[in-house]
Formats: sequence, structure tokens, C-alpha cells
Amino acid sequence: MRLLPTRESLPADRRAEAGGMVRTAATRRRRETAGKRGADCVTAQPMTERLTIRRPDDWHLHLRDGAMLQGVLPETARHFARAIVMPNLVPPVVTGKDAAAYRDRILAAMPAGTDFTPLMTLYLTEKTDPADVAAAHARGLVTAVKLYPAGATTNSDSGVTDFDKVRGVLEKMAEIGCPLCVHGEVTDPEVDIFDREAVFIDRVLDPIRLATPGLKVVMEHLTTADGVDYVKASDSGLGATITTHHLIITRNHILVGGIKPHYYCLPVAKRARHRDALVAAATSGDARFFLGTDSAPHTDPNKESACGCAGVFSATNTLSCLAEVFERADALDKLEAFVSLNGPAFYGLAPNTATLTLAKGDSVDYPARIDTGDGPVTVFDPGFPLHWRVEP
Ligand SMILES: NC(=O)N[C@@H](CC(=O)O)C(=O)O
Ligand SMILES: [Zn+2]
Ligand SMILES: [Zn+2]
Repeated sequence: MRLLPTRESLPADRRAEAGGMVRTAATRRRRETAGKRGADCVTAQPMTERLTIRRPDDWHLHLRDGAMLQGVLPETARHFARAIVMPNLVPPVVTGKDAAAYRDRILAAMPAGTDFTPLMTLYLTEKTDPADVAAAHARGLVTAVKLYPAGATTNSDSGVTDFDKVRGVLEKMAEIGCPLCVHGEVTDPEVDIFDREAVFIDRVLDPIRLATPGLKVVMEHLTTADGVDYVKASDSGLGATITTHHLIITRNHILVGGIKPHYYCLPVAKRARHRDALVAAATSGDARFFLGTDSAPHTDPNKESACGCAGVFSATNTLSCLAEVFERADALDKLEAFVSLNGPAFYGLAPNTATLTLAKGDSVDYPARIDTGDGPVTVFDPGFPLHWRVEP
């Protein structure tokens, strides 16, 4: 792990630039003394490790609408500066006009005093008008367009079945530099649910990219080693978001010891070797991988049901979870790249100038669920204690 100058030793304007791992001089002294005296002394001393990074962004987020929006928006806006807001409302956000109205509803639901910018997306349908996409993108209203194969996931009934019908839109997007965000799973009932991402790469994604040179594509919520390999083998026009929960859970979390509906999401979590490939990619610093939490709230009755909805709600404790994952991988110095730098670089936006500090201490308390006007929503349980707290 890199040891950087202490935060206190830097002028205020350099603190943001330094980023990365910052320990106070007092902590360092304690560690040095502890090293001389033996390991017992380390636990006897409270740690004051701090990590200051640029304020992060979430490149894949579900905010929903109405009472649910009101309930979940503060959880993201508390820590994140910007988020790519998914368009899978009912009915979906398909036109520039829909996106403008949805953005207004999000801004109206913003808690007072928060500084958060929603980055809007359009839901690609077989009827999407290339000119409408171009106009919405040109005026900065829409940042990306989202492709859902019809029926692949929550609220995706209006998604694409015949990819030839969206060729014109994709060509227009390549021309104007508007990225395509992809839910990368085939819906063929013959294909096993655990293989749907890998098959999508071969059957759909690779052909689309070959047919549309210059199209920027984000593989959303990557869940497999196959996906990691595909991104790594591609040129700079392909990036991928990775969720917090896919860096932590495997399919065992969902199925062992009884069905755990709050771990069920799409794409479904895979074997440990896939989770480990995602951790390796996220913690490598490779600029093609960045955070998209896919925090996707559903009320507890809708999750804890004979046919439960797919989606994990992690906005509340995502940064504490990620710091733990990166620390375990001995890669805390790469956390800033993953949550704050790689995403804006891919989207051609400047990173945030404000900073956020995580401090390590006793285990972090977070609510098991949050209350929304629609009902309770369970917060992601990583299954291990968290120690990194976002400083207020
Ligand atoms: N990820 C999920 O399991 N669910 C998302 C949809 C999605 O991102 O595919 C949702 O909207 O609930
Ligand atoms: Zn999805
Ligand atoms: Zn999603």
C-alpha cells in the first residue's frame, strides 16, 4: 500500500490532489511503536487511518419515481456527486421529453443542501428516433442510451428483440459520441441463467460492436470472468461497470441455507472464481472498469415473495463495503480510480473537485432497511463487518 504525505502536512488545495491513502502522523507513530513492541499493541490503539479521495460517482443507479425516489435519493446524494440514472421506469423513459420530465422530478426530490447531478439515460426501443437521441444528447440532457434485451430484467418489456431495428440509432450514437449502456444477458429460454452474460457477448455484443465502429459501449454490471476478459481484450471504446455486491457475493449467498431473496439480482451472482475475477479487475486500477452500484430498490414484500423481484439496494453502505473489499485486496490506493476517476474518464467528463474522506474505526452501523413511502427496503448485507465510515 502506498504511504502518502499526511493530510495535515499538505495545504488544503493539495489535499484533494493527493487522494489515496492518507494516515495521520500520530497513526504512523503508533504503528512504528507498536511494531517495536509487538503485535498486541496494535489492537490496543485505536486506528485513525483516513482515506481522502475525489468525490465518487455512480455510473449505474436506479432511483425509481414517486415515493420510492423520495426515499432512496438521499442515500445516493449523501456520498455521490453524479449518477447515471437508469430509465427502466413503468412506462420507461424513451424520449428526450420523458428524460427532461424525469430529471425535473429527481431535482424536485433532492434533499435541501445536497449537491448531486443526475445524468439521464434513454431506454432504447425498436421505435427510438435517432434524431430525438441526437437532440437530447446535444443539449446535455441525455448522457447515454440503455439497451435492455426484451424481458431480460426488471421492467424490460419494451426492450429490444430485433437488433436490426435499432441499427440506425446505434449508428447515430457512434457518430455523435453517445455511449450505449448494455444489460448484457440473452433471454433465450434455452440458455442457462448462469451462462446468459457469456452467451450475450458472443451472440449480441460482439456483432453489434463489429457492425457499429466507433460506438462507445459500457457493459453494465459485469458478473463473469468471461466479461472481464472480453473488456480487457477490446479497444478503448469498451468499458464496464461493476457493482458493489458482485464484488462480494457469489451464488452461494443466494442459495445456501435457504433462499436469500435480498441477494437476488440480475445478472445473477456467479461462482466464486467469477467474483474473484471482478475483484481483480476492479482493484487493478485498469481504467476500463468503474463503479456502477446498480443499487436497485424494491420493497421487502416485493423481494420476499414467491416470485421476488431482482435487485440489490446498496446505496446506503456502498462506499464502506467497497473500502473493505479494496483493503482486503491490499488495493486501497486503487479505490479512487475505481469510484471517482475511471468513470468520468470513460464518459469524457472531468472528475469531481470536491473530496470525500473515509475513516477506519470500529464497525460501522448502518440500517438493516430504510423506510420509504412505498414500504421498507432492505439494505445490502455484505456478510462481514464494515470498518470504513464516510466522514460527514
Ligand atoms: N439489477 C437488477 O437485478 N435489477 C434492476 C434492473 C437491472 O439493472 O437489470 C432493477 O431495475 O431492479
Ligand atoms: Zn441490468
Ligand atoms: Zn440496473
